[in-house]
Amino acid sequence: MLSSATPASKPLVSLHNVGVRRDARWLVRGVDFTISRGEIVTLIGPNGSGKSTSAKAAIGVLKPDEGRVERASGLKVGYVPQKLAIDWTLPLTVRRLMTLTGPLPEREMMAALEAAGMAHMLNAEVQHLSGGEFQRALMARAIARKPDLLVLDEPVQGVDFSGEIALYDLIKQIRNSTGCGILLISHDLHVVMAETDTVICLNGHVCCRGTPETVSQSPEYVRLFGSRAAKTLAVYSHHHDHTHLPDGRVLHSDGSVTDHCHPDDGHHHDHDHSDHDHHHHAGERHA
Ligand SMILES: Nc1ncnc2c1ncn2[C@@H]1O[C@H](COP(=O)(O)OP(=O)(O)OP(=O)(O)O)[C@@H](O)[C@H]1O
Repeated sequence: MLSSATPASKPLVSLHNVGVRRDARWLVRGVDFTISRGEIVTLIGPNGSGKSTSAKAAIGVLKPDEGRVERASGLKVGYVPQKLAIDWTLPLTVRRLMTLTGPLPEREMMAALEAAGMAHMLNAEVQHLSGGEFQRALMARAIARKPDLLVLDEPVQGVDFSGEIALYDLIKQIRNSTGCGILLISHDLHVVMAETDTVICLNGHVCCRGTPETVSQSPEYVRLFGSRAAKTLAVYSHHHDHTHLPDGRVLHSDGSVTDHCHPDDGHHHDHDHSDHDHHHHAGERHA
């Protein structure tokens, strides 16, 4: 944990105009965002839009080729990746999963499993866990070391709708009880955790950003999914003024086509998302 001398207002992580380039291609460019203590930031965007790349740059797993990343000194990060390199042919218990990459006092391990609702599955085989249980085990593993920043790459992947709500409840609980910052990567373009403070929509760059609308304002959503869901999930409605073509070029709303798209080129805007239509063209999923 960071010392209490760390000013609460200072971001845990800030990205300034970050670009990552591989094989002569910019995977992401012009990425700017900050995460502060107690804040939940959600990255959304189509497949391949650079969500994981931006998250990895934020936590220092990946070095940016341009721009800069500032991290609070002594920052402890808990990272739950999208994929885990586990040899599934070998038996592995939840207990062993918790200590795979380093020792952990029994008491802290049990406290983390309890917080994640997984204490009763200590001796279960990881291979036999359901999607939701597996995510909880990974989350327990991440929170056991008391991170200042928790990064969750698609935490509800492969989890059914009620499991998704339960996991978001758990994430909220973790944030409320520890005050850590949370960076979430969402698998859904339009529905985000209601507690999200800032949604960042990526498409190789930051397309737009804002707060999610509170679903309590949307009776249709409440009717559709029930009030329990509405408390946990929010619709992030937004508008893009350009489309990324399959060949990488960019079609703008005025009909012009350019090779590149960069936040400085005058085709992007920040707005409050309150009254815009959805205009997604790639990798779109609807709630
Ligand atoms: N090490 C690498 N070398 C070359 N290309 C890479 C590398 N890592 C990622 N990419 C490419 O960068 C792009 C962005 O990948 P990234 O995983 O950040 O996207 P994402 O938004 O998280 O996608 P998804 O929703 O599919 O998980 C993709 O086109 C991917 O193929």
